[in-house]
Amino acid sequence: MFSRTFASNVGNKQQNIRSISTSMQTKFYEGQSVERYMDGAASGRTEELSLLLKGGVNIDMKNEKGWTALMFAARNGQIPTIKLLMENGCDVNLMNATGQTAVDIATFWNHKEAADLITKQLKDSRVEDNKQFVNYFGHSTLDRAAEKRKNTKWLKNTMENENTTFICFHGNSALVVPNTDTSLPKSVKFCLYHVQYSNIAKHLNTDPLVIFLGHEYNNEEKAWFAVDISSISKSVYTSWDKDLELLAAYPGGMMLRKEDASLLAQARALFAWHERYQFCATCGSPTVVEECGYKRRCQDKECKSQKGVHNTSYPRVDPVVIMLVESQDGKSCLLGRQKRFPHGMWSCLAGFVEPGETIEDACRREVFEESGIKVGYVEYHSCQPWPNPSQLMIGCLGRATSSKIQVSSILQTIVKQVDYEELEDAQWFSRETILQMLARQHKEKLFVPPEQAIAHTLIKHWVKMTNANL
Ligand SMILES: NC(=O)c1ccc[n+]([C@@H]2O[C@H](COP(=O)([O-])OP(=O)(O)OC[C@H]3O[C@@H](n4cnc5c(N)ncnc54)[C@H](O)[C@@H]3O)[C@@H](O)[C@H]2O)c1
Ligand SMILES: [Mg+2]
Ligand SMILES: [Mg+2]
Ligand SMILES: [Mg+2]
Ligand SMILES: [Zn+2]
Repeated sequence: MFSRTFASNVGNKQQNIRSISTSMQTKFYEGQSVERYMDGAASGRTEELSLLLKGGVNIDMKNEKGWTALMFAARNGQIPTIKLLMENGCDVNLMNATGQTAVDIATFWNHKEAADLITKQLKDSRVEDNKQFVNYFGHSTLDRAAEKRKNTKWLKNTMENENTTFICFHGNSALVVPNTDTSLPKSVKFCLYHVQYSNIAKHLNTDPLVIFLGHEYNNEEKAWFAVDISSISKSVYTSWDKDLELLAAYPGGMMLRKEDASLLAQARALFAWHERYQFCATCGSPTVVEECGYKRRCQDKECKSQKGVHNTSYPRVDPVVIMLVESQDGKSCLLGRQKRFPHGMWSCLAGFVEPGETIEDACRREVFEESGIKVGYVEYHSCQPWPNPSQLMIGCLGRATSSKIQVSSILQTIVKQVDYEELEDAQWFSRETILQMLARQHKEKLFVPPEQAIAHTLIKHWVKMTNANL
């Protein structure tokens, strides 16, 4: 039903096949030339390969065993050749006749650097190929390197390393400096303050909460940590830099560069978890931090949580569905207003996923609870870590099968008792009205959430999907 959506979201896989048009280039298909191309890759003759690629060779051509040039380069750990092929857009996902990818081959032959390099591209290309939308707070550039979290020696050395960067948190807020880089979008008002541990250690508690965020891909030397500085007063941190200030993770986190925002989302969720889960959920004993911020272990050795793996010991992520619901005729979409929203703002309906519930059913239930509208087909669009404190917003598109809105239909009786309403209103909006709201040109000053919110992404996607001129 939503084939239009898929076409602009996940269905547009680029084929990346280069055609060879001239007769000279056509000759290249002859057996000898295939061999020369493959051999060039295996031997790392980058200049020759570069010329062949400029001549229009099919970069992903396979030999009779299904091997590509990238696979040959991976087989021999030819780093410059691998880089060249990837820069020229080779397909890193291909498999040979026995089902191995270039990463499998590099790993098998112990070429770790080559395997890491291709893996990184693989991740990027999945995003690129699928044209998958990455929302604000989701632009992490770090390898979380979970295996390092238990390696106390590596952690200690790395924390002290001068290439390592710390970001600082004080309760719910991050330490920031005003942005002075005018090349960044206007919405970027602040930058996370970056500091080395040695510069702040003397001001910290004896054992501050430190969280390992990860290191840069293929570079263990460039590691990132977050540290709790709540024991430090304003007069101390402003002595490091007079422009330093505390920025509340939400909504302040919307005023950062996208890379900073993803670091903030990761660190904020973890700090909030540590603050709220100081005691064991199973027996009530105090807990201690392990795995550089990624685990809390109960101090009672007899506690059930010590036996086996228990999710009470690990950080929380709360799944929330958020959906753009399209009317039966496809001409309007359903938005709602919560009381706490700024005047004039309308957004997608959203709600926490409940235990034992599918994403699709959660969308249908929440929309029905909040608006009385029934939803049939649901599909996934994109997601967003939401640091308020640790939701994962699962963005979906849904098609309504009814049209009569009844706000908080199911909750209405309860609502009266507890004086709480999920939504103060829900309405259908035409595409034209949505366009005016997106452009902030609506005559009654109605508008939708800012582009940092996944609600904005979904609304804009619906407008594009319905061929409006955006
Ligand atoms: N990024 C965005 O564009 C965007 C848009 C809308 C909502 N959100 C976020 O989504 C979240 C959920 O949306 P909602 O408030 O409409 O949900 P909802 O409709 O499920 O209603 C919230 C109520 O659900 C209950 N609840 C169930 N599980 C909960 C849990 N794990 N934590 C807290 N409360 C829980 C509480 O009673 C709460 O008051 C909100 O926290 C909001 O910040 C983000
Ligand atoms: Mg709800
Ligand atoms: Mg809701
Ligand atoms: Mg709910
Ligand atoms: Zn316990």
